[in-house]
Amino acid sequence: MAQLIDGKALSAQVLQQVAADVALLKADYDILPTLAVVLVGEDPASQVYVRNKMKRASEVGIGSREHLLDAGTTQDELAQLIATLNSDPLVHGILVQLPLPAQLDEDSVIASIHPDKDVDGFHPLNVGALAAGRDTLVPCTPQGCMIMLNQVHSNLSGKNAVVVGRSNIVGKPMAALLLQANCTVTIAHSRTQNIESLCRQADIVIAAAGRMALVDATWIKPGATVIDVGINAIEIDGKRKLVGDVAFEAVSQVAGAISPVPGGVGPMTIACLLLNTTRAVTRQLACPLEQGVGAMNTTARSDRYVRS
Ligand SMILES: Nc1nc2c(c(=O)[nH]1)N[C@@H](CN(C=O)c1ccc(C(=O)N[C@@H](CCC(=O)O)C(=O)O)cc1)CN2
Repeated sequence: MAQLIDGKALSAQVLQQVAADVALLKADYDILPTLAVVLVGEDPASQVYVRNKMKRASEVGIGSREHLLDAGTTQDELAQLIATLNSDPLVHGILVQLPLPAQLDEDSVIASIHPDKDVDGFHPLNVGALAAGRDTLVPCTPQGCMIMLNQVHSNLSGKNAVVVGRSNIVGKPMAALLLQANCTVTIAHSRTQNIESLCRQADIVIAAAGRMALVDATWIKPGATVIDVGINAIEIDGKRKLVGDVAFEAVSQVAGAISPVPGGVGPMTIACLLLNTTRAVTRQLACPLEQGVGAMNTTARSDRYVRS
């Protein structure tokens, strides 16, 4: 039976570190790190994620501002709000919850956020910096996955990693982070041939395809580490249930370590968002925290949460 990588417990450790960084920023610089969260429309899942982000922010002492916009909001209206938040010195992080309603162009919305306030790490400048191996704001889900991997592996160097999925939010930045940690990285996707045999050779499989229970036990090398990024909502007996991209029961008989859904990558994503918010403060004010997030590169930051 595989070791369970408990994202809930691990995210609590990360949040503790964030709370300490927030306290330090207050004591040394009299700064209240503040996150602006923008939600357009009434997608129920997005409402849950935004609510959870605000709740966790308040628990660690991060200030938050919620901007709930009508589903019919225009590109110009959203651009105006983002311009206001960009120039507000009391706002350090800006997050626009995705997906956006169809009339809005996601790429230009993301590009309009100031790169130093881009706590999602989606701005093209931050994407480029990550690809070049520079210190930058890193997308929250892959960052959380790296922290989880560092719990299991004291050294990722030379590991064979397969990322299933090539989204801008998870697959591509995940591959960049694994490469930064000296893994040998393959990105597999819907057009990849022999995907099962590719995965069977992997020491690490990151399942981020958005297809329920896609990865089953026959895909996994005995002892491999499996991180499940999938969030697929299904209904069983009239009740909503979340399942991942991995057939959890079967794969946990073969894998060495596995993350569950729920309680795996999801809570880590939110914890890393708040980690990025304190990091955004240090970028904007050039006040590196002693031993804090500001002084560390992306790999080093996820290395802080090592095996206990
Ligand atoms: N601007 C962004 N939009 C989206 C992102 C993102 O990182 N930035 N990621 C996803 C959704 N997401 C964060 O926004 C997210 C998804 C799931 C969870 C989570 O904690 N899930 C829980 C279960 C919650 C439930 O019951 O529904 C878990 O897995 O345990 C957090 C964040 C798309 N949009």
